[in-house]
Amino acid sequence: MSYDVIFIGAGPGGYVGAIRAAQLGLKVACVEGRETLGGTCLNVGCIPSKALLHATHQLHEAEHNFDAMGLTGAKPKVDWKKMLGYKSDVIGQNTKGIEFLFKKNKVDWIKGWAKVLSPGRVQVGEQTYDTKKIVIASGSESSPLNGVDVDEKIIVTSTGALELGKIPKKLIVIGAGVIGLEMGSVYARLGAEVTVVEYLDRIIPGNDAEVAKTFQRLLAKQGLNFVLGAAVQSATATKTKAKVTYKLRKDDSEQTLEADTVLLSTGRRPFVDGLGLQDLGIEITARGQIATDAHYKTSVDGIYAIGDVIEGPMLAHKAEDEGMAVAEILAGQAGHVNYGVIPGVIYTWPEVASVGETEESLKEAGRAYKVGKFSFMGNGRAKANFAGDGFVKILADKETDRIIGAHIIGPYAGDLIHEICVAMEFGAAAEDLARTCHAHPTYSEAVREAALACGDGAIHA
Ligand SMILES: Cc1cc2nc3c(=O)[nH]c(=O)nc-3n(C[C@H](O)[C@H](O)[C@H](O)COP(=O)(O)OP(=O)(O)OC[C@H]3O[C@@H](n4cnc5c(N)ncnc54)[C@H](O)[C@@H]3O)c2cc1C
Ligand SMILES: NC(=O)c1ccc[n+]([C@@H]2O[C@H](COP(=O)([O-])OP(=O)(O)OC[C@H]3O[C@@H](n4cnc5c(N)ncnc54)[C@H](O)[C@@H]3O)[C@@H](O)[C@H]2O)c1
Repeated sequence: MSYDVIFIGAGPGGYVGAIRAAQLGLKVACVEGRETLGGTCLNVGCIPSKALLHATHQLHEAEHNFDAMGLTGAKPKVDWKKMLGYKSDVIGQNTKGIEFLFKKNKVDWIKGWAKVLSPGRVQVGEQTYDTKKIVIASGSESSPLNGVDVDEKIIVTSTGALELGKIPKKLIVIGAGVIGLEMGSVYARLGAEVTVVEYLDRIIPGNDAEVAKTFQRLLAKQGLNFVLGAAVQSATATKTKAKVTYKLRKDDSEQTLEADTVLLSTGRRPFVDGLGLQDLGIEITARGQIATDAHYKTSVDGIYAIGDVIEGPMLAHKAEDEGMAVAEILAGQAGHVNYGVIPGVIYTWPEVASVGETEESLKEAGRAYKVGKFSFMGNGRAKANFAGDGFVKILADKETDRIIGAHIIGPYAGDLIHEICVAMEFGAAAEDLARTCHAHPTYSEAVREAALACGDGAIHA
């Protein structure tokens, strides 16, 4: 069998690239070793974590806000098995959806683990396939941490945390990044005592510092405990319990914590096992990523790479955009990703969303900027919905008023960020956003008010 292009990996990078390449008239196959399509994101990442976040947010609403609205009655009970069943059902619907899309677009799914024999030849099991081009989209895996023995039962990565046998009484989360805070929120809402141990003196590094501070305060109010400036030395498990040892960086003192479950969430690393990249001489960066040029070409002609396995943020939509771009490039078009406008979202409550520059990055670059900020407390819809915590912050160039970054902590921040992304993509000024009529009463009005605050001032502040 011979193809124009074979994608290796059917995550958001590979499956989206395969569909786009087929739409552009290429003969396409996608190799996937898992039993189901969709990669990390659909099987053990974005989708299952959002299902658990959704279910437990509903529980939080019922426990904390229903009574105030006159909705009284027995508190909902958690049927953990059923909640996991709902999560599995959501995964199934999504992965089956990709199977349907492959059939619809005539993408062949080659089941099994691929090895690249040479540019133009891919081996899967006993079978060898010829192809003009190869795109590696093999994704990432949880990074190990020295001294932490993951067994996926008591000491778990995100994969085990999405599938725990029972809700832990005590959970220790190592790393206050995206996975740690999303999964930490899930279990805190389910009643676990959650302690997050973070190496740095702040949470969600890389995000706007003011947002991070507000976020930590709000999570603490929801019951999450934070130990910052703490380097984890080890995590060990007995049959039913785990012990975490860490050193406080300020005085080097050694401390220990005990829990029923420990979540290791200190980052992910590219996954390239079994692909045979070393034999091919494909260049790998110091961080273990496949090195590519601006057109996703590796150091070996005819072999390309996209998604988590190359540099850049490890996000599903970044992988998808690269999938579309590489397909367009292979079809002779000018595929392109604007890395300056890739939003990042944390799906807790409130949500945290960001795009573009931060105040910290602008200060470091010595670029003059304006800040327009608006609190959700001044937004009527947010107040009605118990969602007044948080704010929208828009950063605009001091001279030109062009929007160069935005940071939102608040209700549906992950959806609100996109009008700012579109504005940035079109090179808009804060005034353009401020002069755009926004429906009342919506959360989006807070975005407009922040844009107004970049000029003559917000109305409801
Ligand atoms: C718990 C969790 C939650 C997340 N939530 C979000 C979120 O809300 N939003 C977001 O944007 N991102 C999220 N992410 C990150 C997101 O999942 C990744 O950025 C995204 O999946 C990367 O896509 P990819 O196609 O590069 O790789 P992957 O999704 O990792 O897919 C790679 C696929 O390649 C297959 N593969 C590897 N090697 C071979 C081989 N040799 N042969 C055949 N198949 C192979 C693997 O089995 C895998 O299915 C989350 C991640 C985790 C772990
Ligand atoms: N909503 C989303 O978009 C989403 C959700 C989940 C995962 N993801 C992606 O998955 C990737 C991995 O997520 P993650 O949360 O594992 O990583 P992360 O990089 O987001 O956070 C890791 C955290 O662990 C800390 N850390 C590192 N070593 C430590 C140590 N020894 N002791 C204590 N703390 C330590 C880091 O300082 C950092 O705060 C991210 O790149 C993210 O983009 C995205």
